[in-house]
Amino acid sequence: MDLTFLLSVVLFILLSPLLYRIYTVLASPLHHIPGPFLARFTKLPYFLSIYRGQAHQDNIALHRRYAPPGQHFAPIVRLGPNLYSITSPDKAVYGVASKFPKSSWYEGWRHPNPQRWSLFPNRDIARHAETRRVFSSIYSMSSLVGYEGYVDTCNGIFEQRLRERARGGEWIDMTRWLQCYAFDVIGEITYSKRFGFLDGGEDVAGLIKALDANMRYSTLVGVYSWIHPYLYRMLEKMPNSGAGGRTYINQTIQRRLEERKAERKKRTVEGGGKAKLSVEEEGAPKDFLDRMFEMLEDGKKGVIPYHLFMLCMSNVVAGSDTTAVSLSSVLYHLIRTPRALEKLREELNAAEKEGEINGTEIGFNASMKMRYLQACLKEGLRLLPATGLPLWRVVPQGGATVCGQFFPAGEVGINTWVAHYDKDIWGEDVESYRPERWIEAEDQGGEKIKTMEAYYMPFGLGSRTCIGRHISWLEMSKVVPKLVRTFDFELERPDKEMTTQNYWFVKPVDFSVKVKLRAESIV
Ligand code: HEM
Repeated sequence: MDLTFLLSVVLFILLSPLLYRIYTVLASPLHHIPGPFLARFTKLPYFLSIYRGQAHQDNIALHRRYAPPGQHFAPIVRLGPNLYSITSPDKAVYGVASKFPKSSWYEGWRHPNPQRWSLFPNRDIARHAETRRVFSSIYSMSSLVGYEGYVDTCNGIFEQRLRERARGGEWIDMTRWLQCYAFDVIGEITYSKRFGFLDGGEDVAGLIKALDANMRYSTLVGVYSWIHPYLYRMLEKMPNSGAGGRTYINQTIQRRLEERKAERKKRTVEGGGKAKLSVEEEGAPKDFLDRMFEMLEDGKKGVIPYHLFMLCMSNVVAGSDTTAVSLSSVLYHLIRTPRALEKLREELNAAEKEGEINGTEIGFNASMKMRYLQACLKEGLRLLPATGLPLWRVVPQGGATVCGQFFPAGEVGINTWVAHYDKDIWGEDVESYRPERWIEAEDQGGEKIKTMEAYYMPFGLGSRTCIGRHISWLEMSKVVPKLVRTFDFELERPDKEMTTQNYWFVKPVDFSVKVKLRAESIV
């Protein structure tokens, strides 16, 4: 056989995967969707953007770069061969009856053992709905009344620690303190026991470090999720790795759970076999685990022991950093916007005159009635939403129309940062902290507020919306008034925008302040 012919055949065979890739790109009915050239062939640019911790900013920049003339954002951009970032929270994708399951990116968030599933990364629509239905009551607004005392306990300790820092006059990392606060509140609500972070503002036993490592691992490995089961098994015994971090968190949660089981058993013995009544008889409030134990012992609700571990774990992993990030944003923006801070203090002073606030303590019900406070919180979570990647969902079999475009297959997702920075929705002052925008739109009524609410998604959307959102709102509504009434804050770098790093949770990295006691708080 002619050597040239033979070489041509070998070359063709070697190059055929690439040629096939080029063919599929050109023949794709979605080839007109804009995006970086490389993203047509590989997810690598997306992976690198996540790796750099700036995927939220990159995502916004792409929608701006490919915007059609006269528009601020391109409605759809490509982040990978089958990954499409959208700007509109389409009901088909995110509505309560959505048929779009979560994508394989979420695999990185679960243990490779299928028995050890959890709510957040659950990709099975039916199983997720069933589990969520069983437990929604313990996260509901009506359960919050029972959790308020736990928040008060931590608020008192937090205030004390900040008073000490005010006396010392040093610069403190406010995000770290808010993290300590949020972890301890979740510990109190879940097990009636703080983790102890607020004792000295330190990462007791390295739990935050382990969680950070796990966040980074899960966020990145999810992009190439097929590798996760192999990589996880290799890394899980290495203490400083992301998988090792997860193992460590699992063990900490398990230990806490065992302690509580032993306590409950003791109470049952002391109460002559009536554990269910013992907590209430002693007049103590019911924490999250008490409620879970009752459901387990009830036997009728399909609750199994694994559920207790799974939800305790979810509370700590999903409920601490997210609240800390959100609190950081609210406080940072209030400090940078003295007019808003002043207005908030005026509202709080007025509430005190009406007897709604006792010193610096504010009841949750009263706080929910304060329009300006609520607007300050909402605006803080708009400008710095705690999660910073598209909420990826898989186009169901047979394809579907999303944002006016038919997708035969692939994955679509909206990034909360993209939704919150769309000038067409929020106006030219999209980047300003302006709590008034919420009050004005509410008073105006009609389409404006409906559109704002539809695009406001710090807690996600539809059936997969955050189950713990009321708990975090309880914390924020109570601690923000306390902080701004007790302290003044000075930013270390007032002329510099706060920077953030995004490994799914978008964390501020340089929120350094000095706290000072306000004149009326010096006691
Ligand atoms: C300000 C604080 C919080 C923010 C910004 C936040 C944000 C979110 C977001 C965006 C999602 C949906 C993610 C997706 O669709 O992929 C979510 C889900 C979830 N969050 Fe939160 N969260 C917060 C607080 C909490 C708290 C306090 C808890 C628990 C006590 C919690 C537990 C969960 C769980 C278990 C899920 C999964 C729900 C499901 O798939 O059914 N979160 N959160």
